[in-house]
Amino acid sequence: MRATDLSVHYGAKKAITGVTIDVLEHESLALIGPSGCGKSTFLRSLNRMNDTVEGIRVEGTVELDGEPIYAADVDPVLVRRRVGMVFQRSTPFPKSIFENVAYGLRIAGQQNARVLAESVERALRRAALWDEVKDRLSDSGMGLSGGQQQRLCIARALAVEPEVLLMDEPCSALDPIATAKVEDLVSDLRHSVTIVIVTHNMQQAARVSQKTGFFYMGRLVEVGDTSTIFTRPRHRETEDYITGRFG
Ligand SMILES: Nc1ncnc2c1ncn2[C@@H]1O[C@H](COP(=O)(O)OP(=O)(O)OP(=O)(O)O)[C@@H](O)[C@H]1O
Repeated sequence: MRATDLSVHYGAKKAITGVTIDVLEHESLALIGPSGCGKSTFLRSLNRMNDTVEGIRVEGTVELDGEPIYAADVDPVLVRRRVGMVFQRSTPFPKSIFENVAYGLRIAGQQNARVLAESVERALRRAALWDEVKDRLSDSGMGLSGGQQQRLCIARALAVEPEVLLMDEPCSALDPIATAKVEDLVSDLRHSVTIVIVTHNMQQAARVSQKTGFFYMGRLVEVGDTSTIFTRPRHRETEDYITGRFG
């Protein structure tokens, strides 16, 4: 994906300004920065999740495989199928584990029981949850632990085979063991799906990403190889942030 000179306003308030960044296939990009600097706004601009916010204005372009996703003739529902999203709090539906994962496929019109069963198994395997739930697929998704629920939401996002997966602080409500499982998962998944992950946790960014972008006051200050950003940042603000001087 590529964002070029992207700015987002909420009414009169400018949340991000002139963000230009490339997200490369098979790489995880971590977005870090202090609270309110625009990370989530930028993330939600990558799959038009912001469209429903009243008074929002998006300027600049976002391309997916070279196609502008904000073009007038583009259906945002199809964009969201290609660019999936996982949120801070896991949000399983009050349905069975199976139906939670099958949901997006059914919405897309898939009715074939065998195809659904294969797709659900594949998504649960990719989300490293299959072995824990394979014997209780018809139980409610709400009965899983917090970490399992988050992996269920990841499976649900993966079931429609998105090209990109956006993750907005996916571990912030999880304990350290559940967090480690999701981090391992992100590290594995990037080989098959491009990942953009917002995190407050710099160790997490260092563990799961190949590239890191630092946002500050609505601007992308710098983006580069994760190891470089954390050891030799080019900008003073980045250095101050990663060394804990603010944020
Ligand atoms: N729906 C909205 N309406 C109005 N202003 C908003 C809305 N969402 C975010 N903002 C504002 O836009 C700015 C950027 O917010 P955003 O949530 O993108 O930052 P963030 O870096 O993700 O913060 P955090 O790490 O705390 O989640 C903030 O000043 C915020 O108050």
